[in-house]
Amino acid sequence: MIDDVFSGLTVTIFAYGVTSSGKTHTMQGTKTEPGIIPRAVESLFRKIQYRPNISISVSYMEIYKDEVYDLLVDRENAPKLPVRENGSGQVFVAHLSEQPISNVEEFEWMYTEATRRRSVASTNLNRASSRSHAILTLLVRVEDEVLGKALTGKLNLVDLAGSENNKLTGNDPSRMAESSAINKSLSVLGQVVHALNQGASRVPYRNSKLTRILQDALGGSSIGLLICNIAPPPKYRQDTLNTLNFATRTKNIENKPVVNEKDLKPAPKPSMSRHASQPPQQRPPPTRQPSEPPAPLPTAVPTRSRIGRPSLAPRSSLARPEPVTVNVNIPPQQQIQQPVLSEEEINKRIAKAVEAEVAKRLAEHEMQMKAEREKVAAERRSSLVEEGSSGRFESSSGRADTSGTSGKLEDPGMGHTSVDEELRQRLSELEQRFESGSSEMRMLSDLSPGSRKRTGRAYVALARAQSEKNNLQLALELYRKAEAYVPDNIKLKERIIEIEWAVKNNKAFKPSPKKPKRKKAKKAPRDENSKKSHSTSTEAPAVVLQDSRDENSNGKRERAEQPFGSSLLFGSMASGHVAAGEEESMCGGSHKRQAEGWETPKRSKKMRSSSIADGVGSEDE
Ligand SMILES: Nc1ncnc2c1ncn2[C@@H]1O[C@H](COP(=O)(O)OP(=O)(O)OP(=O)(O)O)[C@@H](O)[C@H]1O
Repeated sequence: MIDDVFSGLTVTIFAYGVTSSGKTHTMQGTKTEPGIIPRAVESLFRKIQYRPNISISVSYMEIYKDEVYDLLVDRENAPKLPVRENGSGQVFVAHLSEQPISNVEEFEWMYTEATRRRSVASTNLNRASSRSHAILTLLVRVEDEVLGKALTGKLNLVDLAGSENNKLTGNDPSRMAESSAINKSLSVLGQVVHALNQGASRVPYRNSKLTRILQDALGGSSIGLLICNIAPPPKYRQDTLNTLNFATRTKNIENKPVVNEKDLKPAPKPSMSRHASQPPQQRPPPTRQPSEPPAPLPTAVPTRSRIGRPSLAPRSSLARPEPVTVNVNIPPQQQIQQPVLSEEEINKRIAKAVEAEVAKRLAEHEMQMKAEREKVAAERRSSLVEEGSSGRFESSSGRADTSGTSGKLEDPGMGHTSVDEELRQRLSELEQRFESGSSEMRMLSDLSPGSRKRTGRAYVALARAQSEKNNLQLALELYRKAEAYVPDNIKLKERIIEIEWAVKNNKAFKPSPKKPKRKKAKKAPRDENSKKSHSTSTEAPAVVLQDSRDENSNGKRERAEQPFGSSLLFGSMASGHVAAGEEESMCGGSHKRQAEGWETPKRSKKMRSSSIADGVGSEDE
């Protein structure tokens, strides 16, 4: 326990028992049989030899008739001292003097003087019965210049006054008053122990000065050792039983030791977490001196608690106290040393993490797309070979191509070499587009929702144009690109599946017919011809597309007649808006979008070119 004091902990050892059971003898002892106090002091000074960074000082008080007196000052000048509590809930005796001591002799002289001041009187049971509770405190201050820390350990050595049976003590009225105060304070001590064992919400520490001052040792932040003294004579049988019961109850009290540590340097304040995980460096070696056997203690009931030790099992008095490396009840901000980040730094870190995650997912997506594309291309090649061999498109090489870059069905008579070259070129183009698409996807996360929709719509328009030319592979790639921008569009997903199926099975794909754009009433009133063309639009989409655009004067005809798709296809994504505009010019009525499930009624009223789900499907109307 002496070692614990050097670690900055508070240790309280107190002797409890009936009067004349040997408490003072245990704590103080005699010249020939020194008690715990002189032994502890001797041990402390032995350990601090050649260590100038450690200093020891002493305070000594008594609680007499529930009043606190300083035993280091003359009794005539000794006022009653108030018991107070500081901001962190620590109880202390105000104005209690503290004397530095530099060796054992100095202590002995001072202690002998102070003990003379202690209230002692003769009773029938004890010629020199203590009429007060005496608390000697040895303060050990350890300064570590390297760590910039100062640890203040305390060793409280308490010699309690003994409980008394006034019938046996034969106390006169004066002694009776003392006895009453002693018994009352010991009774409160019993109540405190009982409350702690019951887990009571209120522990009556304040009911006596004794329990108030010993609060730290009773379920507090100190390490406690209770020595229960029992007297052998039969007349003390009941007292012995009471003392043993008290010992049993006290054993269950759990304390939470706290290191008393202060920074020597005002700022910056280093973390205490380091100390929490390792013993202080100044700690003396935990060796017990063979020449100093422990005092023969009557009954030792340790009340020492540790983190992770729910109960206090009795230990041998010879057993060395466990090293204390825990640091509890330290404010959280001191326990964890975390660099303080500014808002900006936090945002940067989050953005970086998100970026990394998006890049990872895009890379995965890219790989998946590439694999799919290669698979489709391989299947396409093999199906072409099969078709060639089955004579579907008879040629000199027996193979045909339906996916020319021009979107034009190749002549079945095209040569084998040129078909291969065409395929390779197509694949290479797709590859390049895919690669550039990957970088686009990396930027995808930076786009606003509106931009994503517009870009997706542009891709859909381009894909549509390619699918109309039966350039399905390319259309498929474009639809897939569109999907990256509007991943939640169900209709688009269906379209991709349809085209994939068509490509895989080498079937022609017929996109659902478009409806011509409905004319705005204000701009150009609808004439009979336009009504007619509108009504026939679903039956002859290709023609109606032209016708419909013809109806839209104001220069839209030129745009409508432009070869749609190819020129925009390889442009930058900025052209997506233009493409979307082209696509919008092809849009039909919103009722059709609704009927096909491409657009919600509400949105169709507001945005003619808006999508079914996210502004993409308008190409399909
Ligand atoms: N272990 C012991 N060996 C020898 N003498 C002892 C021992 N224990 C107690 N005594 C003697 O018994 C007497 C009473 O002891 P002590 O004063 O220590 O009891 P106490 O519990 O402090 O009593 P009180 O509560 O009245 O102060 C003393 O004269 C003391 O020397």
